[in-house]
Amino acid sequence: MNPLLAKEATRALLALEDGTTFEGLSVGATGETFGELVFNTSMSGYQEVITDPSYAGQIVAFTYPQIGNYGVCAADMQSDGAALAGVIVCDMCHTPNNWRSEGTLPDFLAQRGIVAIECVDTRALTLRVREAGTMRCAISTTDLDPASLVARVKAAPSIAETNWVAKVSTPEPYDVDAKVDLDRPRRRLRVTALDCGEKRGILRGLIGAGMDVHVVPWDTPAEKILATNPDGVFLSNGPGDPRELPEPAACAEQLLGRVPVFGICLGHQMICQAAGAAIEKLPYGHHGGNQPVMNLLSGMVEVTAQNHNYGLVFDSLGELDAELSGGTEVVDAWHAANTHDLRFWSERRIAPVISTEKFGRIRLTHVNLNDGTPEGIQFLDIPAFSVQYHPEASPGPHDAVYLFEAFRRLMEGVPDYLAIDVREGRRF
Ligand SMILES: NC(=O)CC[C@H](N)C(=O)O
Repeated sequence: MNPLLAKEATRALLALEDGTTFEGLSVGATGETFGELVFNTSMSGYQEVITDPSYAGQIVAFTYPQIGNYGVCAADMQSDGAALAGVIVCDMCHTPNNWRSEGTLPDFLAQRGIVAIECVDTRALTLRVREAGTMRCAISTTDLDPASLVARVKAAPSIAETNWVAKVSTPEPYDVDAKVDLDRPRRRLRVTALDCGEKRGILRGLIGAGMDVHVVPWDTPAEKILATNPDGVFLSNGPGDPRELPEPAACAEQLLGRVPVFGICLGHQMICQAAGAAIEKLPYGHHGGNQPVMNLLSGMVEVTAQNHNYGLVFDSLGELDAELSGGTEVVDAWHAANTHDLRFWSERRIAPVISTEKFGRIRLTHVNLNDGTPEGIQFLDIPAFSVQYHPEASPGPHDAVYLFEAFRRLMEGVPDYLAIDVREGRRF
């Protein structure tokens, strides 16, 4: 038996869809919870992860072995509460020590009704998910019978069956004013943001780049958004299966070409679908603050924060345009090689382009170097671009924060708006 389980605490059981179970101790609310299991590799920033609305419907296992050691504080919230379904950790710290700490993570979880389990071998758990892929799971403090809990996990609904975006979006529009930098006075731009579960870090990124943001609910029609007369529209991150969200995708389709558009994560997936692209479910997604992304325009690598289970199938937009993609040799290499192999990207510098009927030419601008999946696109004939990862970090490195400045430049009509050196971007 795990010696840690000798501690005086409520027992909990974690059960996976594939029949694996882990015994542990309760470190949040008692009761039980069902959700989609994902693992997050961030070494710090657990509170930002736990309060990120994009995790609604998911149970997050932290791979970093000790969680909770610097406590929780109001300033780190990414939303009002915690929308995720549950938390799994190896070792939960009950006695945090940090000058910013205002409370402990177990109390925070218990107060918000989040069921959580500790003493789990999160390394074994993560290896399981990497082999078997994302799956449903449950944490229970009431049903400690492995066979029974596994059977109930198997009968639980999949994440795609619920509209999680509708649960986390703002019910009413609201405004956030631009942050004015007295050392760098410049025109304030007006952005309308479609809130599919927007993180506060993103709002901070937008207002920090001098934008007044008018936030509207996820199902606001495009015409209503355009009636707010914005300089640009932002499409936010959000939870759930993007293929089950026709409303925001239709909204994106109507906005593209009529106003400058920028999208992050779910917003990016909406823009891709609006352009006619297929979205696929990744084996176990990308969740963490240490994902390498190559900027195909500059050749620089950004270390980024990511949180997604789905991604763009770039080829599904159409045939590569040989002339714009660097010649037939490059296109042949693209078809012959495995673009999921890091070597493909390190051996050549290309940013392939596909011509689409609806919105003209679309260029692939960013790719994840862990698995070669496409993570950023730029429309060459209309003012729009989007990324699958998180320039706002929250938590994570700030390499990609230049993308908020790029959005500003797009709205200002700068032709090479995306051509910002990552190092220069750090100054914003
Ligand atoms: N952070 C996000 O916006 C996530 C988008 C989507 N729910 C996914 O998992 O891919």
